[in-house]
Amino acid sequence: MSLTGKVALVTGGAQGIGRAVVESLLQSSVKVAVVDLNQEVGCECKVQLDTEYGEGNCTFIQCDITDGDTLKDAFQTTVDQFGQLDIVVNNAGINNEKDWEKTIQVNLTSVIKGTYLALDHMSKEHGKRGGVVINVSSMAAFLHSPHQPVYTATKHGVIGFTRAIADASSLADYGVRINVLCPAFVDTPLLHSVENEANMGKFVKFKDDFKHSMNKFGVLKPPQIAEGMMRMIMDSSLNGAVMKITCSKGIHFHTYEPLSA
Ligand SMILES: NC(=O)C1=CN([C@@H]2O[C@H](COP(=O)(O)OP(=O)(O)OC[C@H]3O[C@@H](n4cnc5c(N)ncnc54)[C@H](O)[C@@H]3O)[C@@H](O)[C@H]2O)C=CC1
Ligand SMILES: CCCCCC(=O)/C=C/[C@H]1[C@H](O)CC(=O)[C@@H]1CCCCCCC(=O)O
Repeated sequence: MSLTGKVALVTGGAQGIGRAVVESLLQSSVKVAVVDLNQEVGCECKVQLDTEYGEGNCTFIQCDITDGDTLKDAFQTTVDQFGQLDIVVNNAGINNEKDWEKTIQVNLTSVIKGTYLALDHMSKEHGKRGGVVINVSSMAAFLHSPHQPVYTATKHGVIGFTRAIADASSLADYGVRINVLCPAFVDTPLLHSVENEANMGKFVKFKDDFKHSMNKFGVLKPPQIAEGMMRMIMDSSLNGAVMKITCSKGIHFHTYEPLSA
């Protein structure tokens, strides 16, 4: 897939993994809508990106992705501003075992909504030209964690949903590839949330185990995740693929038994 002239929307794009992905897309001459809850960080990010990549190549849209109408408006604003939509990265996520229902809303429900909105704007079923969606899960979906039961459940859910809708896209010829990316630990503000009772609730007592796990497995940097993301976006053979990124094995793919149904 050539990226020249394409338009992307990245949720949670103002910092961390999303920000690194936004920068990689801009480096490939993609126009990018940065969709994020955090107004202050989003505005700072926009100023820095304009300075680095030139004005008119990105926009910041303040949006709580758990509000369905606001998320729908963010997609429409992107299309109104840049004329089309080709790439959607459902990346925004939180780690909150205390408010675990919010964690489900952000990490799973909003990823589903973001995927369906992407299909509304890109599927051949709606007379559009096709495109690609990448949903962000986690290695927590494979190595379940006693510190994060609900976070872990949401990341399993993202993989199951993505693989199923990818098959639907293929069967019904939507022209949209839908893939999922599973990083191990990454050095972002989210990682520090494991220290906070406000995030972890009663599981905060396991924070030393969590740190031990980080020391054992290592911590990746956001540009390493952006590299995997760009591969998934550009490789037109990938649909329903589950990419893992770890310190020990780098970028690689999970393999499954062939479909039995
Ligand atoms: N950092 C890590 O170790 C890993 C992170 N991940 C996943 O990667 C994704 C990105 O995480 P990080 O960059 O680490 O986190 P981060 O906390 O650094 O960045 C997340 C961004 O999402 C935004 N966001 C949060 N809730 C939102 C909402 N309701 N509406 C709109 N924006 C919202 C935040 O404002 C923030 O800018 C998440 O889905 C996370 O679960 C997966 C594996 C490891
Ligand atoms: C606060 C959010 C942190 C999010 C990081 C994340 O998604 C964590 C996943 C870990 C889970 O809590 C239990 C784990 O073991 C996951 C990380 C595993 C990394 C494995 C690397 C294996 C390898 O190098 O082969």
